[in-house]
Amino acid sequence: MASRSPQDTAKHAVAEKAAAMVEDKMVLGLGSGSTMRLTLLSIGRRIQAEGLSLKGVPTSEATAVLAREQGIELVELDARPELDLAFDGADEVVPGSFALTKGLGGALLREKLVAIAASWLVILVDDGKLVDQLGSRSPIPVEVVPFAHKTTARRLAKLGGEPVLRLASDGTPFRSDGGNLIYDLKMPPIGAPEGLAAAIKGITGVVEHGIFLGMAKDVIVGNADGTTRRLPAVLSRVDNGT
Ligand SMILES: O=C(CO)[C@H](O)[C@H](O)COP(=O)(O)O
Repeated sequence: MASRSPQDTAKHAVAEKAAAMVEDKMVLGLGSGSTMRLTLLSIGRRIQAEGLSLKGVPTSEATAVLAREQGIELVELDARPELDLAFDGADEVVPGSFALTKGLGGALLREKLVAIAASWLVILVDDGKLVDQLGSRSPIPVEVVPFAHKTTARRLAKLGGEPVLRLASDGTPFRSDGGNLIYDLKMPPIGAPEGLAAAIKGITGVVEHGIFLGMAKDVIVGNADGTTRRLPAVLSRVDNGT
Protein backbone atom coordinates (compact mmCIF):
# COMPACT_ATOMS: atom_id res chain seq x y z
CA MET A 1 0.00 0.00 0.00
CA ALA A 2 1.35 3.47 -0.91
CA SER A 3 2.30 5.47 2.15
CA ARG A 4 0.01 8.34 3.09
CA SER A 5 1.01 11.98 3.03
CA PRO A 6 0.87 13.76 6.42
CA GLN A 7 -2.28 15.56 5.25
CA ASP A 8 -3.94 12.29 4.22
CA THR A 9 -3.02 10.73 7.56
CA ALA A 10 -4.66 13.68 9.32
CA LYS A 11 -7.81 13.41 7.18
CA HIS A 12 -8.14 9.67 7.80
CA ALA A 13 -7.75 10.22 11.55
CA VAL A 14 -10.41 12.90 11.67
CA ALA A 15 -12.76 10.81 9.53
CA GLU A 16 -12.53 7.88 11.96
CA LYS A 17 -13.18 10.18 14.91
CA ALA A 18 -16.25 11.63 13.21
CA ALA A 19 -17.66 8.24 12.28
CA ALA A 20 -17.40 7.18 15.94
CA MET A 21 -19.84 10.00 16.88
CA VAL A 22 -22.66 8.51 14.81
CA GLU A 23 -25.49 6.69 16.62
CA ASP A 24 -28.11 4.30 15.28
CA LYS A 25 -31.16 5.95 13.68
CA MET A 26 -29.58 9.37 13.37
CA VAL A 27 -30.47 11.73 10.54
CA LEU A 28 -27.20 13.24 9.35
CA GLY A 29 -26.15 16.28 7.37
CA LEU A 30 -23.49 15.12 4.92
CA GLY A 31 -20.99 17.72 3.69
CA SER A 32 -18.72 17.59 0.67
CA GLY A 33 -15.04 17.34 -0.14
CA SER A 34 -12.21 14.87 0.39
CA THR A 35 -12.43 14.75 4.19
CA MET A 36 -16.14 14.04 3.97
CA ARG A 37 -15.45 11.32 1.43
CA LEU A 38 -13.24 9.54 3.98
CA THR A 39 -15.81 10.15 6.69
CA LEU A 40 -18.56 8.56 4.60
CA LEU A 41 -16.34 5.54 3.99
CA SER A 42 -15.71 5.23 7.75
CA ILE A 43 -19.43 5.53 8.47
CA GLY A 44 -20.04 2.89 5.79
CA ARG A 45 -17.70 0.49 7.60
CA ARG A 46 -19.70 0.99 10.81
CA ILE A 47 -22.95 0.34 8.93
CA GLN A 48 -21.48 -2.92 7.62
CA ALA A 49 -20.08 -4.02 10.98
CA GLU A 50 -22.88 -2.89 13.30
CA GLY A 51 -25.97 -2.75 11.10
CA LEU A 52 -26.62 0.93 11.88
CA SER A 53 -29.68 2.42 10.25
CA LEU A 54 -28.91 5.97 9.11
CA LYS A 55 -30.52 8.64 7.02
CA GLY A 56 -28.76 11.63 5.55
CA VAL A 57 -29.14 14.85 3.61
CA PRO A 58 -26.30 15.20 1.08
CA THR A 59 -24.83 18.60 0.17
CA SER A 60 -23.66 17.64 -3.32
CA GLU A 61 -24.35 15.11 -6.03
CA ALA A 62 -20.97 13.45 -5.34
CA THR A 63 -21.83 13.03 -1.66
CA ALA A 64 -25.29 11.69 -2.57
CA VAL A 65 -23.78 8.93 -4.73
CA LEU A 66 -21.21 7.89 -2.12
CA ALA A 67 -23.65 8.05 0.81
CA ARG A 68 -26.10 5.81 -1.01
CA GLU A 69 -23.30 3.35 -1.81
CA GLN A 70 -22.44 3.21 1.90
CA GLY A 71 -26.02 2.28 2.82
CA ILE A 72 -27.22 5.66 4.06
CA GLU A 73 -30.82 6.38 3.06
CA LEU A 74 -31.04 9.80 1.43
CA VAL A 75 -33.78 12.17 2.58
CA GLU A 76 -34.85 15.65 1.51
CA LEU A 77 -34.05 18.49 3.86
CA ASP A 78 -37.63 19.70 3.47
CA ALA A 79 -38.83 16.34 4.83
CA ARG A 80 -36.39 16.40 7.81
CA PRO A 81 -35.75 20.09 8.55
CA GLU A 82 -33.87 19.26 11.78
CA LEU A 83 -30.77 17.11 11.53
CA ASP A 84 -29.33 15.28 14.56
CA LEU A 85 -25.74 15.77 13.51
CA ALA A 86 -23.94 17.18 10.49
CA PHE A 87 -20.36 16.74 9.35
CA ASP A 88 -18.46 18.87 6.87
CA GLY A 89 -14.96 19.92 5.92
CA ALA A 90 -13.77 23.51 5.67
CA ASP A 91 -11.12 25.50 3.86
CA GLU A 92 -10.26 27.76 6.81
CA VAL A 93 -11.16 27.67 10.51
CA VAL A 94 -10.48 30.41 13.06
CA PRO A 95 -9.97 28.73 16.45
CA GLY A 96 -12.02 30.42 19.18
CA SER A 97 -14.71 31.99 17.02
CA PHE A 98 -15.12 28.90 14.79
CA ALA A 99 -15.54 31.26 11.83
CA LEU A 100 -15.15 29.23 8.64
CA THR A 101 -14.45 29.65 4.96
CA LYS A 102 -16.06 26.95 2.85
CA GLY A 103 -16.83 26.32 -0.78
CA LEU A 104 -13.56 25.58 -2.55
CA GLY A 105 -15.35 22.38 -3.58
CA GLY A 106 -18.23 24.42 -4.94
CA ALA A 107 -21.00 23.09 -2.69
CA LEU A 108 -21.31 26.07 -0.34
CA LEU A 109 -25.01 26.85 -0.85
CA ARG A 110 -26.31 23.40 0.05
CA GLU A 111 -23.63 23.13 2.73
CA LYS A 112 -24.90 26.29 4.39
CA LEU A 113 -28.54 25.16 4.21
CA VAL A 114 -27.58 21.88 5.86
CA ALA A 115 -25.32 23.59 8.43
CA ILE A 116 -28.17 25.84 9.56
CA ALA A 117 -30.52 22.85 9.88
CA ALA A 118 -28.15 20.83 12.04
CA SER A 119 -28.55 20.62 15.80
CA TRP A 120 -24.81 19.97 15.99
CA LEU A 121 -22.40 20.82 13.16
CA VAL A 122 -19.01 19.15 13.40
CA ILE A 123 -16.24 20.55 11.21
CA LEU A 124 -13.45 18.18 10.20
CA VAL A 125 -10.10 19.59 9.13
CA ASP A 126 -6.40 18.90 9.06
CA ASP A 127 -4.38 21.39 11.03
CA GLY A 128 -3.16 23.22 7.90
CA LYS A 129 -6.64 24.75 7.73
CA LEU A 130 -6.33 26.68 11.01
CA VAL A 131 -5.86 30.44 10.50
CA ASP A 132 -5.87 33.58 12.60
CA GLN A 133 -8.13 35.42 10.15
CA LEU A 134 -10.36 34.28 7.28
CA GLY A 135 -8.86 35.05 3.88
CA SER A 136 -5.35 34.12 5.03
CA ARG A 137 -5.03 30.94 2.95
CA SER A 138 -8.21 30.78 0.92
CA PRO A 139 -10.28 33.17 -1.18
CA ILE A 140 -13.92 33.63 -0.23
CA PRO A 141 -16.07 31.66 -2.69
CA VAL A 142 -19.18 33.57 -3.77
CA GLU A 143 -21.96 31.83 -5.71
CA VAL A 144 -23.73 34.14 -8.15
CA VAL A 145 -26.52 33.76 -10.68
CA PRO A 146 -25.20 33.56 -14.27
CA PHE A 147 -27.33 36.50 -15.47
CA ALA A 148 -25.18 39.67 -15.53
CA HIS A 149 -22.50 37.93 -13.48
CA LYS A 150 -19.78 40.33 -14.63
CA THR A 151 -21.80 43.22 -13.22
CA THR A 152 -22.15 41.32 -9.94
CA ALA A 153 -18.39 40.72 -9.97
CA ARG A 154 -17.72 44.45 -10.42
CA ARG A 155 -19.82 45.12 -7.32
CA LEU A 156 -17.92 42.44 -5.41
CA ALA A 157 -14.63 44.10 -6.40
CA LYS A 158 -15.80 47.31 -4.69
CA LEU A 159 -15.60 45.45 -1.35
CA GLY A 160 -11.82 45.56 -1.63
CA GLY A 161 -10.94 42.21 -3.12
CA GLU A 162 -10.32 40.65 -6.50
CA PRO A 163 -13.13 38.38 -7.74
CA VAL A 164 -11.85 35.60 -10.01
CA LEU A 165 -14.35 33.54 -12.00
CA ARG A 166 -13.81 29.89 -11.14
CA LEU A 167 -13.12 27.64 -14.12
CA ALA A 168 -13.67 23.89 -14.45
CA SER A 169 -10.80 21.61 -15.53
CA ASP A 170 -11.85 21.98 -19.20
CA GLY A 171 -11.48 25.76 -18.98
CA THR A 172 -15.20 26.55 -19.08
CA PRO A 173 -16.86 28.37 -16.15
CA PHE A 174 -17.42 26.04 -13.18
CA ARG A 175 -21.11 25.44 -12.44
CA SER A 176 -22.39 24.61 -8.97
CA ASP A 177 -24.90 21.78 -8.50
CA GLY A 178 -27.53 24.54 -8.61
CA GLY A 179 -26.28 25.74 -12.05
CA ASN A 180 -24.73 28.95 -10.71
CA LEU A 181 -21.26 30.44 -11.18
CA ILE A 182 -18.63 30.95 -8.48
CA TYR A 183 -16.30 33.89 -8.05
CA ASP A 184 -13.37 33.34 -5.70
CA LEU A 185 -12.93 36.63 -3.93
CA LYS A 186 -9.27 37.12 -3.08
CA MET A 187 -9.13 39.34 0.00
CA PRO A 188 -6.45 40.47 2.40
CA PRO A 189 -6.92 38.73 5.79
CA ILE A 190 -10.37 39.67 7.08
CA GLY A 191 -10.52 41.29 10.51
CA ALA A 192 -14.32 41.62 10.70
CA PRO A 193 -15.98 38.78 8.77
CA GLU A 194 -19.51 39.73 9.97
CA GLY A 195 -19.37 43.01 8.04
CA LEU A 196 -17.94 41.47 4.90
CA ALA A 197 -20.48 38.61 5.01
CA ALA A 198 -23.37 41.08 5.22
CA ALA A 199 -21.93 43.26 2.46
CA ILE A 200 -21.49 40.33 0.07
CA LYS A 201 -24.99 39.03 0.82
CA GLY A 202 -26.40 42.48 0.14
CA ILE A 203 -25.26 42.49 -3.51
CA THR A 204 -28.06 41.62 -5.91
CA GLY A 205 -27.06 38.62 -7.99
CA VAL A 206 -25.22 36.93 -5.11
CA VAL A 207 -26.83 33.66 -4.10
CA GLU A 208 -24.57 32.82 -1.14
CA HIS A 209 -21.00 33.14 0.08
CA GLY A 210 -18.60 30.81 1.82
CA ILE A 211 -18.24 32.67 5.13
CA PHE A 212 -19.89 30.52 7.81
CA LEU A 213 -20.29 32.30 11.16
CA GLY A 214 -21.79 30.93 14.35
CA MET A 215 -22.65 27.58 12.80
CA ALA A 216 -19.94 25.12 13.85
CA LYS A 217 -20.45 23.64 17.32
CA ASP A 218 -17.45 21.37 17.26
CA VAL A 219 -14.16 21.40 15.33
CA ILE A 220 -12.07 18.24 15.15
CA VAL A 221 -8.54 18.70 13.90
CA GLY A 222 -6.47 15.88 12.46
CA ASN A 223 -2.73 15.94 13.02
CA ALA A 224 -0.03 14.63 10.72
CA ASP A 225 0.89 11.90 13.26
CA GLY A 226 -2.61 10.39 13.04
CA THR A 227 -3.91 11.82 16.31
CA THR A 228 -6.85 14.22 16.58
CA ARG A 229 -7.79 17.06 18.89
CA ARG A 230 -10.98 19.02 19.55
CA LEU A 231 -10.75 22.79 19.56
CA PRO A 232 -12.18 24.42 22.69
CA ALA A 233 -15.91 25.15 22.36
CA VAL A 234 -17.19 28.51 21.17
CA LEU A 235 -18.53 30.68 23.98
CA SER A 236 -20.34 33.38 22.04
CA ARG A 237 -22.11 33.30 18.72
CA VAL A 238 -22.70 35.78 15.98
CA ASP A 239 -25.42 35.89 13.34
CA ASN A 240 -25.71 32.47 11.73
CA GLY A 241 -27.10 33.78 8.48
CA THR A 242 -30.62 32.33 8.76
O1 LIG B 1 -16.47 23.54 1.45
C1 LIG B 1 -16.23 22.51 0.89
C2 LIG B 1 -16.82 22.12 -0.42
O2 LIG B 1 -17.67 23.13 -0.91
C3 LIG B 1 -15.30 21.52 1.52
O3 LIG B 1 -15.84 21.17 2.74
C4 LIG B 1 -13.98 22.15 1.71
O4 LIG B 1 -13.52 22.58 0.43
C5 LIG B 1 -12.97 21.17 2.33
O5 LIG B 1 -12.67 20.15 1.44
P1 LIG B 1 -11.53 19.08 1.73
O6 LIG B 1 -12.02 18.22 2.83
O7 LIG B 1 -11.40 18.35 0.40
O8 LIG B 1 -10.27 19.83 2.07
